[in-house]
Amino acid sequence: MHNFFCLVYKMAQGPALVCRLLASSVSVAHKAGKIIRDVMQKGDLGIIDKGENDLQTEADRSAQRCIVASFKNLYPNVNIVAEEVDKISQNLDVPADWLITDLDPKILDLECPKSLQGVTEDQVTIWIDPLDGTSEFTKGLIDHVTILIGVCVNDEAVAGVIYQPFWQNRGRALWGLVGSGVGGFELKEPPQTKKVYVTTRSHYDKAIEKFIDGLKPCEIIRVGGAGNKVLYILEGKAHAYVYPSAGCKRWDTAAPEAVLRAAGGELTDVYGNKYSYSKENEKDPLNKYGVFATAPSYNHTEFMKLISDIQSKNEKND
Ligand SMILES: Nc1ncnc2c1ncn2[C@@H]1O[C@H](COP(=O)(O)O)[C@@H](OP(=O)(O)O)[C@H]1O
Ligand SMILES: [Mg+2]
Ligand SMILES: [Mg+2]
Ligand SMILES: [Mg+2]
Repeated sequence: MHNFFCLVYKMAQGPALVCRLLASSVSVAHKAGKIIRDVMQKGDLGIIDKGENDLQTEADRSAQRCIVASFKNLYPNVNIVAEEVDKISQNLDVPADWLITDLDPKILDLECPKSLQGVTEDQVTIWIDPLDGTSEFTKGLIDHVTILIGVCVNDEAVAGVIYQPFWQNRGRALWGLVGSGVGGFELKEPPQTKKVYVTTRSHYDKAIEKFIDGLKPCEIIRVGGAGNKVLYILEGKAHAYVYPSAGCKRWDTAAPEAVLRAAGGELTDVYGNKYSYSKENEKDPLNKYGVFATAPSYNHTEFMKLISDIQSKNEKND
């Protein structure tokens, strides 16, 4: 009887906030993906270098405006942190059809894990990377590009969407909800016969090369984007994502971490510690101690021990 009243109460309340946020993320990502494809098709990318090897394009700016305006409209009390901080990207006066109010029905149907059912807007921070893999985007390597929307509760990344705008020319959303599962793609295990590591394409240097060589992989794949590299793990093309350098920010890892963790994998810094995704990190969003992510079947603790041994060896030799 008690369960019956719980069910009636839940139905009266509607889907939990975290599920609504994930459903919005999927719907908004579809629109932002269309905006990115349109910019590419027009061909005028409007490239700006924000620093050193840190590009931004019209697609980054417009996709962010669409995503942030849509979330602010539907969830006014949720904290939102997005990568682009210039005036144009922050202009939320967007065309009416950029304000997405749809909620993906498949996600709304999910059973929200018990621990997330009572979450309120003030506990949530959404970390947004409107276009991950900008360097590759400007070079026409469009398969590397993703849109990342990570839903975080207090410190933790609990749900996320990795959206590939150029997948089969129409785009697809890969999502995860920790404690519930993943969807939008087929989760695959990496090969058992050889170790494959995936790392940066555009921020590679001698120190990273030396570090990865120390891991003695059978194969190193260099591709753009944090979202794309986590997809390599999720689709069984790599055992781990290794980035032993500062450079990625919380918006690069929030969504990938949530999707990977929902699948049973792990993403941490070089010491095996989780990054915090609370809104306080907006002031200093840098993932200072690198990014290390592992496939569900690859023991993260053991991998981090291997990493620690390599670091000690490198320090001794320096
Ligand atoms: N040294 C660095 N300087 C600036 N950004 C860096 C960086 N290293 C990683 N990043 C950011 O982390 C993301 C993944 O990088 P990479 O492809 O090199 O692995 C990219 O996100 P954006 O494309 O959204 O800017 C990139 O800008
Ligand atoms: Mg960028
Ligand atoms: Mg990025
Ligand atoms: Mg970006």
